[in-house]
Amino acid sequence: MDTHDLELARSIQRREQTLGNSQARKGQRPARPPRSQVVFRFQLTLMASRVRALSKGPQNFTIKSSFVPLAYVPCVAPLSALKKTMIDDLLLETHHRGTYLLARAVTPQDCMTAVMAIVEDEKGDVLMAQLYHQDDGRTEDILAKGMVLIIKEPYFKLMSDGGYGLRVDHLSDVVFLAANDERIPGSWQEPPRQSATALAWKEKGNDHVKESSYRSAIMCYTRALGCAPTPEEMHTIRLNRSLAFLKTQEYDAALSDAEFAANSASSAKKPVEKALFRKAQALYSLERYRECCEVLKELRLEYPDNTKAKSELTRAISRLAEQTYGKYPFRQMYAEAASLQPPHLDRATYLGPVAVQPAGSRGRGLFTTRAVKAGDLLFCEKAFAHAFVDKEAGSGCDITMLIDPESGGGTMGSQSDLINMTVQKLYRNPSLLPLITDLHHGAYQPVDTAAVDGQPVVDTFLIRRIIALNCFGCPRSTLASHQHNRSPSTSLTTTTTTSALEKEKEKENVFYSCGLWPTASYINHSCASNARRSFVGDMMVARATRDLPPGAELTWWYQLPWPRQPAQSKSNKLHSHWGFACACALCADDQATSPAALAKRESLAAGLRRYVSSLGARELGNGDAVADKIKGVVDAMAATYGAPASEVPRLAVWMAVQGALVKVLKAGGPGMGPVVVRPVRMVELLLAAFAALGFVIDAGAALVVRRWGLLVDGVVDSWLLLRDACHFAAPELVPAAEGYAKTAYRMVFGEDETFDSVDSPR
Ligand SMILES: C[S@@+](CC[C@H](N)C(=O)[O-])C[C@H]1O[C@@H](n2cnc3c(N)ncnc32)[C@H](O)[C@@H]1O
Repeated sequence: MDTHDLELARSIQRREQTLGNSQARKGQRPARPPRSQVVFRFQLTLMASRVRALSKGPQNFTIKSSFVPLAYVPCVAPLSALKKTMIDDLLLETHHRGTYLLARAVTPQDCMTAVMAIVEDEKGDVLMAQLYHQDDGRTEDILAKGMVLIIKEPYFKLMSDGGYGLRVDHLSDVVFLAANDERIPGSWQEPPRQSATALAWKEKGNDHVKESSYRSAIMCYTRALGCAPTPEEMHTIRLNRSLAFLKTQEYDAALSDAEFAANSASSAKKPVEKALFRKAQALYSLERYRECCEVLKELRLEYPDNTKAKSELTRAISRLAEQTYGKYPFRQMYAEAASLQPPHLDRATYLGPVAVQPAGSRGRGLFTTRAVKAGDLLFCEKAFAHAFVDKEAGSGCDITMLIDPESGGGTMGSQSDLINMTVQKLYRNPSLLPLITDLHHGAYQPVDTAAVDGQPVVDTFLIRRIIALNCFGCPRSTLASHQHNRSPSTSLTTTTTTSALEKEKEKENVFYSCGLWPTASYINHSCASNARRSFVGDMMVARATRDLPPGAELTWWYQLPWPRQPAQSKSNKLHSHWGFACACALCADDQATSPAALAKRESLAAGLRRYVSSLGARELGNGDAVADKIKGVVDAMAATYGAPASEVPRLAVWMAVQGALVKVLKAGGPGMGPVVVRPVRMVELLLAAFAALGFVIDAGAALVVRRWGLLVDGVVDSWLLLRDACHFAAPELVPAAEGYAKTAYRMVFGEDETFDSVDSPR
């Protein structure tokens, strides 16, 4: 812990104490400081945060921390059913159900983990309002000075700095009012517009578009539509509003406006060109590529000179092909992932032979719909949301920390950003809600209202829970992270086999990047997994790691199966975080194995490690003795298992043999020329290592994998080593070994286009 950490920890502790007292004050009506003092203090804080932002160099970062309140549900009552309340009536630590507060911002906004401003009510009383999960990446302010808003069922609470304020966690609990909205009291109204006609509002909307103030533009266009426009005006207003909706990424609404404009074009005597183009853009963004292609084809037919439509059609056809056939240009995707910031690829999701089905006590699971072969593509999914932190750039970025006193934990970094992104995307595109809200959310009880007052209801606490249980940590690309992890002076083989499993751990550090992939979220955990995931940017590639029949449940690792952790242990993350005890063959076998057998296994492995470390030049000169020793340990360790390795993979044996082979190879020199262990013995040991993982391999006149075993990273290198040993020991087996190396590579990295660039261990 450095000084920075200590300061942070102390500040968290102080705030925790403040909040700890909050429940004792529930229901109190606090004495509020005078308005001038509240406003002045806020302005000082605002100035301080602006100075901080200006002085921030590339080498430092800001930790934005915030306490998550106890989960509460969003308001599901229509505004018409709520009664107006005033700041003076608010009670501490209370959700004022059945009421709303009309307020106006009297300061500019400050953006930390929330968008904050001081707001007043009609009596002039003031309070701080904190709006969480708003999109602060917009070009325009969310809560600019003078803006009027309605806060539904206001939650008045003690803030961690000891002050009081209104906290809004659900986007649908706040309604921003357009200027001249009739709900704005007369004293707050702007001077009446000279001509509050549809045309005037439309023009004001157009002005906002020119300034890239799309949210304001949408408000104006919506006002225009309420001013009895002519059919022609209506067409234009909705066409223009569809553009603004595209810019704010509200694609459902953009599509609806563009469709209206397209359908009304002929009666409004207007060309349909722009409407069709915007409709296609909305469909593309909603990943509805087939419909997008249809619209663009229609557009091309009527307007053959529209070159933009031509290029957009080419792009949409490429997405449709990816979506339909699951063929991807992986090399190109690596280049895109390396250069794009964030690495969000313009690629489509392919869902292969998989379907969600009931999985007994595991809830739902993902199952194969037909037989698949080891290495086959199951799906290649684009993230619904992806929060990327550039691990290499490392500094200069802000880190959000959400502390959850309820669970004693919290979320840090990109996972907090992922919550915001997901909430935002769903709020803007309610057609996507079921895709996410159907995901596993443990015991959390969501509201069953999907929309109120024409706005979607997105329960932030539900999304938080869904992300906690379903998000995946990810590198910029699995291949790049693998290459980054290995030392440039050594071959792929020597580094990855040393600690293949440990290296994998580093790749999915949720502190950095993470994402939500809805289909992948249905895959349950098993230590004896039969599928693997890899990443290229925000695309997740899932492949089968063994031959599977139709109707097989797909499983992969939520946590690495090594080192073994007792399935029933409360400290096992599967238990503490996901709420289950793994009942796979490995876990069942662990439980069935006596402590004496486990101790024997460990002492044999430790003995082998000591032996290999102590090898000197003289011993290395007698490769057969070394091979005999390794083989002897394998056999002795095997005797501690009750079930065959094809039923219960023997990870301890695999780790021991791989570790020993790597050390011996290193001792033998960089290549296999001065090989310590004769190739024929090498083949024997590698086959024993494969067998420990549960592989069933025929190695006689031909090399045939009858059954694939547990697919850990090091398997790729073992196949490459086997291939190279076969060069000397059994050249006729080389092509088959190379083929299996390539299949294993495809499982680990998601593709085999780059297989040829792998360093040979020879
Ligand atoms: C990411 S979700 C997986 C899909 C989930 N089964 C569903 O019905 O949506 C994770 C949750 O699935 C369940 N789960 C996953 N693997 C399991 C296993 N091996 N045994 C029991 N439950 C499991 C746990 O409830 C876990 O919190």
